[in-house]
Amino acid sequence: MSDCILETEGLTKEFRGFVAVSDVALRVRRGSIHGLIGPNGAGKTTCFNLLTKFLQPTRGTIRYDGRDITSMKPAEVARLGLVRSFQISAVFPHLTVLENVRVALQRERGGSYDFWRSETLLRRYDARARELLEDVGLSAYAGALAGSLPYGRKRALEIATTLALEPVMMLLDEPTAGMTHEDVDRIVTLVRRVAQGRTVLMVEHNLKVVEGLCDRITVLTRGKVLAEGDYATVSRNPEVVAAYLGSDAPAHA
Ligand SMILES: Nc1ncnc2c1ncn2[C@@H]1O[C@H](COP(=O)(O)OP(=O)(O)OP(=O)(O)O)[C@@H](O)[C@H]1O
Repeated sequence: MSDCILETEGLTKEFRGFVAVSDVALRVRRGSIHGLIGPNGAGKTTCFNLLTKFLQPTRGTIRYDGRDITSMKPAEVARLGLVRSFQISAVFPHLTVLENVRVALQRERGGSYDFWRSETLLRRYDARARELLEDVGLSAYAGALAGSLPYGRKRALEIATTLALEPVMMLLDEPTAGMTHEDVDRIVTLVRRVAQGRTVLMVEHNLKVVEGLCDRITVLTRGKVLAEGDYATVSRNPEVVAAYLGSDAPAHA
């Protein structure tokens, strides 16, 4: 088994001649929490969408767990355990928190969406759903309508519905975006917990979060990899400092 669970070679995405991601060679170590950072417009989201197969690359390859997944569909890579959080924007607001996780579990097991017809069947998923809610600190909210949850708790619910898919590797897109300090701390603890026994790749703007969570960081700027290493190394890199200072992103620093 290779040390690397996800690797890209020459990954490139052009939009009508504009190169948003350029020749990126990414190596994500198995079992690590890997951060993808960079100033506004650096290509993080595009890169993320390429890795999760929401975008098809113009050139280059993506290998996951020894397989070439470059031309696979998002659902196929999800079945291989490479799961993007928040891809199930199906946090159904009018269902309870528990019901949301049950639906995700049912989906994972290939069930139909006729969940309202089969209350008995769904009860089987209850135990596992409650475990997942416990994992993300939402047990007390099990009976609440998902739509009524505060924002930070909704993100925790999204992580629970992602965990229902039994990911080997989780891809998180700005898990702390738009959160209060208190919610940020809670999500950091949660990501650390759910990362145990898994690999996590996250795009994150909040550098404090990156510093606290990530074992390894790739810095993108203008679509290219500018630096790679642990936080101490990349944050001292003069080119990285210049890229951040040169951007309109002091809020990210
Ligand atoms: N569908 C698209 N069509 C054309 N240009 C695009 C498209 N998507 C992204 N871009 C361009 O590619 C570049 C990289 O964008 P991307 O959203 O990946 O950056 P980012 O690092 O995620 O930025 P931010 O931190 O602001 O979210 C930007 O210049 C953006 O305008």
